[in-house]
Amino acid sequence: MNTGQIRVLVVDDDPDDFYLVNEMLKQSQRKAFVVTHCESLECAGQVLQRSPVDIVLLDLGLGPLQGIQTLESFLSLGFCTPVIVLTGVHDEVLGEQSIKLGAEDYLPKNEASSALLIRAITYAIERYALVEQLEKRANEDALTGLANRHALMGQTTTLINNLERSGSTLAVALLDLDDFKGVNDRWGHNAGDQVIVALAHRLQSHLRSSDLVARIGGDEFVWVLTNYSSADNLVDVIEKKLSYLMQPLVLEEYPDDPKQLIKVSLGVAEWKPGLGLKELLSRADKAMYQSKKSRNQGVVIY
Ligand SMILES: Nc1nc2c(ncn2[C@@H]2O[C@H](COP(=O)(O)OP(=O)(O)OP(=O)(O)O)[C@@H](O)[C@H]2O)c(=O)[nH]1
Repeated sequence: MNTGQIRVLVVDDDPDDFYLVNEMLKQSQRKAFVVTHCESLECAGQVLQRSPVDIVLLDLGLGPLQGIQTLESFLSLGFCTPVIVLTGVHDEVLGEQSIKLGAEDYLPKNEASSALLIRAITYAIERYALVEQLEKRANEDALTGLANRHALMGQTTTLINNLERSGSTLAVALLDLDDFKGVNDRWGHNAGDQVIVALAHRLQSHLRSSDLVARIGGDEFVWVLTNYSSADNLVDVIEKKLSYLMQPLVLEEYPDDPKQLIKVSLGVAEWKPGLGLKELLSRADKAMYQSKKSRNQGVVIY
């Protein structure tokens, strides 16, 4: 949140109500509110596209849009902004529905005072930021910042569901570091961490926007490749990446002495209609173990 100014978008088709809200917010001693007004969701979408705000105050009666449908329509615009429903209708059921859908608060207009509104806005913004932070942590691997297993499952399942319609291509590559225990033992745990972070960065660089990379275990990573043209093209892309991944690494402790510390075994499974992520991962795992057994750091396709 911008601590100096709080940017508020009021979406309300009654200009008098907007005037009242604006007057209430002007009474704040501590915060400066910059208030913008829209009379429709269309206008709100355009304003939010141009410049984000810290909070939206949404009336539930906007012309033909009435009740919970108004909130649903606003949320379906997909903007990451906290919303307080500020409405003329005092209805407990509607209030609960609004919170369940994702609104931060539900305030009947006739109960709103300057102090209450300012407090509701301030707390809603803080709460929203906190939940965003927790969500990020729940989906992120702390050491590398990559998606974790939980995030991988969710995002890849969405990709696979879309594939059933688009008929595009997808493959799952499972990578496991070779002799990583030896790296820790010989060079120390800090060096091991640097290896993992470097591998994560290398995996992420030059990635297609629809591809995904995740760390799913200590030394295990998954790369979801999408939209490749053929199986040959898939192997080409992976082999190129593999030689980049295994380039020597400069450890903090040995700035002038790059070391060959990244060796990986890699197994791949291609998506076919009807296959889910669990099955793909299990196939990629089998291929990866074959790659590990052969010890030639090559790509094995299931
Ligand atoms: N430095 C560091 N080490 C980790 C981390 N997570 C797991 N490890 C270590 O990674 C090692 C993985 O050991 P193994 O599963 O035997 O794997 P490996 O030594 O690569 O053996 P192979 O896979 O058979 O080649 C263990 O020693 C773990 O302690 C981490 O975040 N940082």
